[in-house]
Amino acid sequence: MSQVLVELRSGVLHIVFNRPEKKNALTLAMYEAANEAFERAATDADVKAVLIAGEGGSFTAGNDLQDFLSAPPQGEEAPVLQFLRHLAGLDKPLVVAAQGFAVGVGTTLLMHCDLVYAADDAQFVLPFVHLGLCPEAASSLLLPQIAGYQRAAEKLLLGEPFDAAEALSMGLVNRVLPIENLREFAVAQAEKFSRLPAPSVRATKRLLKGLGDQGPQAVLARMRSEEAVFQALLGAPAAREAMMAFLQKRKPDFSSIT
Ligand SMILES: C/C=C/C(=O)SCCNC(=O)CCNC(=O)[C@H](O)C(C)(C)COP(=O)(O)OP(=O)(O)OC[C@H]1O[C@@H](n2cnc3c(N)ncnc32)[C@H](O)[C@@H]1OP(=O)(O)O
Repeated sequence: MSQVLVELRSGVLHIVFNRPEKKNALTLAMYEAANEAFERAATDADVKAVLIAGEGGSFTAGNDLQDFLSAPPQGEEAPVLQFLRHLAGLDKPLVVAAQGFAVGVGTTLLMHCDLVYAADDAQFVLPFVHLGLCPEAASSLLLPQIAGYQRAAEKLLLGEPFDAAEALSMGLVNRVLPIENLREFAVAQAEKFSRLPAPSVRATKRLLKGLGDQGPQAVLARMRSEEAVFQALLGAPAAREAMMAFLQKRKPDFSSIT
């Protein structure tokens, strides 16, 4: 079974992470599959909106940490970076249904989406500092815009989990639903776009986001600045220790890192 399920239904392209035994942690192959789906979404007139969801109890545990160690993203063509550019550049509505854990890019991707629905059990985490890393997906720009500087700083500097109610109060999600209603509600919201005039929907989103050819320039510029720092930190001792510790199921030891 594919680890990213892609299906066009009633004008909505469903992109569903399907690796529940690993909490839907995203591998290179999964980003590549999602990127193909985004290319279809951008060019296929039958796609009126995109729904992003996860199978099982979690939305996604973020980037696969084994992949970060063995195949760190390098250059603009890296699948994860292409994935982030698709999120920033698509001029059709992006709708999300997030339950359980939404870690790292599982939370930062929400900042690019238009309608974000969360289950009442959702837990959001921006653990970059704990991983020896820094923010990505232009979250260092977008989270202060969404939530205000102090709240963004608390979430990005301390990296502690926050729940659906807090995400709602921060403006990161549109609505919190009981888990059993989440997917059905999000799909119904996404399908509304099939009944609206597509040029008007796209024009409205382009205006809301300030979209150019590839995406909003300030967002793309921030992604590039973050990527340079992120890639340097990913090769440094703190990140390697944090990720090895996670995979070896032990606490990290940063005592020798100055
Ligand atoms: C550009 C993008 C950047 C980013 O996204 S940075 C963020 C990267 N992600 C993380 O740091 C999250 C790491 N995962 C966790 O912290 C925990 O997991 C959770 C809090 C999400 C869930 O905890 P629990 O419910 O105790 O589950 P479990 O036993 O830790 O995970 C179940 C299986 O899934 C694997 N797994 C979970 N997340 C990842 C990951 N991100 N990369 C690789 N594997 C992951 C585990 O190792 C384990 O596997 P096994 O059953 O074989 O022991």
